Amino acid sequence: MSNSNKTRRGAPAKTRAAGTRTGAAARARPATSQERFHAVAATRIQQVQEVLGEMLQWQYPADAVLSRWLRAHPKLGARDRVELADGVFDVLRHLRRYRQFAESGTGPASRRLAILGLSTIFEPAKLQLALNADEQAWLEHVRGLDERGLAPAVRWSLPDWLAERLGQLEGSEALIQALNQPAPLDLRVNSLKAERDAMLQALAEGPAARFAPQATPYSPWGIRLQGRPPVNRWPMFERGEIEVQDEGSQILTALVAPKRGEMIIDYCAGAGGKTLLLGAMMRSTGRLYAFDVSNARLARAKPRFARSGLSNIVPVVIDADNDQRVKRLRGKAHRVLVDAPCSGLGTLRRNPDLKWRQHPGSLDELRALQARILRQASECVMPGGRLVYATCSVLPEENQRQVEAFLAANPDFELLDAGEIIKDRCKNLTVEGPYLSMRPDLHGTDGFFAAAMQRAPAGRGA
Ligand SMILES: C[S@@+](CC[C@H](N)C(=O)[O-])C[C@H]1O[C@@H](n2cnc3c(N)ncnc32)[C@H](O)[C@@H]1O
Repeated sequence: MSNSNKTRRGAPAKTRAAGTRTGAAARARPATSQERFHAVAATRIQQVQEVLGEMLQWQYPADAVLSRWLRAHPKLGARDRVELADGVFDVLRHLRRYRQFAESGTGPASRRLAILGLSTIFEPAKLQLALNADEQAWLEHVRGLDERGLAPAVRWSLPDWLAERLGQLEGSEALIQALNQPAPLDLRVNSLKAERDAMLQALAEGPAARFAPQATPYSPWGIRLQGRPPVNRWPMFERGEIEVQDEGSQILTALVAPKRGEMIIDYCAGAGGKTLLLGAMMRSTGRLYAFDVSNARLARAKPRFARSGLSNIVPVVIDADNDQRVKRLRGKAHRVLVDAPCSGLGTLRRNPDLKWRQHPGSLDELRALQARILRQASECVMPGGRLVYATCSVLPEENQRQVEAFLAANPDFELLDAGEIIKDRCKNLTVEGPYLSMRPDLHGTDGFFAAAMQRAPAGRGA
């Protein structure tokens, strides 16, 4: 139940009056907990319905819609925000299935979607207080349905094209189920400023203890938290000692394995998540170029760079084609990371809207862009240097197929064994085959792919 009086005060009059007492009687004695919960649940249903109304237009990413909505409602308490976010994201995760369930019943289907989303958060008896008799009967009916009778794409809540592609992957059922779960939050300890064990202890002994901090199983820098901790308000975050980064992302960055004093290019640096780890692995020595075509994304990276204490990062906004600074670095970089723009389907736990916002056409465009960026970035790698291609997708056409096509067209590059490169750093991780492939069902991380390639040393070009 919400603990925000402000929200309750802000609840629509209809909601407040829907309890058992009104007017002078209500002022005479404090509301019972039942009445309070009724008001909170009724308000929350309306809020989820309202936010979904914007999200389901698919014009903007769901997290952007939610942030904007929350900024416009500054009086909501922390717990209200969490309930609202959990409710709308649950609907996005299970949208196709919920839409099928919402076909029955009376009144607006969007209200029934909101009820289904919140039914995973509120206790049934409490949620029921805010439902009319028809809705109660409908929810009871839905709860009794045998989901095994649903078509796989409906049961998995995926669009047909994606159900077909994911369904072809090994262990697809487990993968899809894992992608449909909410994710924990992974932190990376900035080894330039702190040590993981000490940070774990500090978290476990402070207010963060309620988020059950644990060391991540594979990454030596990772800490996993449960729930939705407000990490960006914590002092250790403000001091640059921790950053938010999924363990899978940490591990793929480790594949670059930069050394002190080298010249490294993070070719698609975006908001700098991987740049920060690369810089820390270089102990702030050498030169680390953070390239991106998006000024806005690099601008978001800059405060993170400042907090981190790294002094070796050079952020550069590049042109998508024929960039002069890129040309000047041809054949000069020891290592280049291409964290390519991708469908993001490996991050469905956090971004469930992506399965509804992507489509086969957008995937074709992304594949062409990935191939182009990989070719351009590869030109910066020095003879004997390393190129790492990575995505947060689980689809082979964005991953293995891209690498195979690149290697076929560029015989001066050869594939390295990812497992060999990271076995010392990620001791518990077994990587089978030359590629790194992280999955939520197998590793508890988001879905990531990475391939490490080496350019032939000088004089041995193909
Ligand atoms: C997957 S995101 C990068 C995420 C980032 N590496 C991180 O860890 O936070 C891909 C990035 O590629 C950038 N991008 C798109 N086209 C590009 C191009 N032609 N050259 C370089 N970067 C590009 C996008 O702006 C986006 O920031």
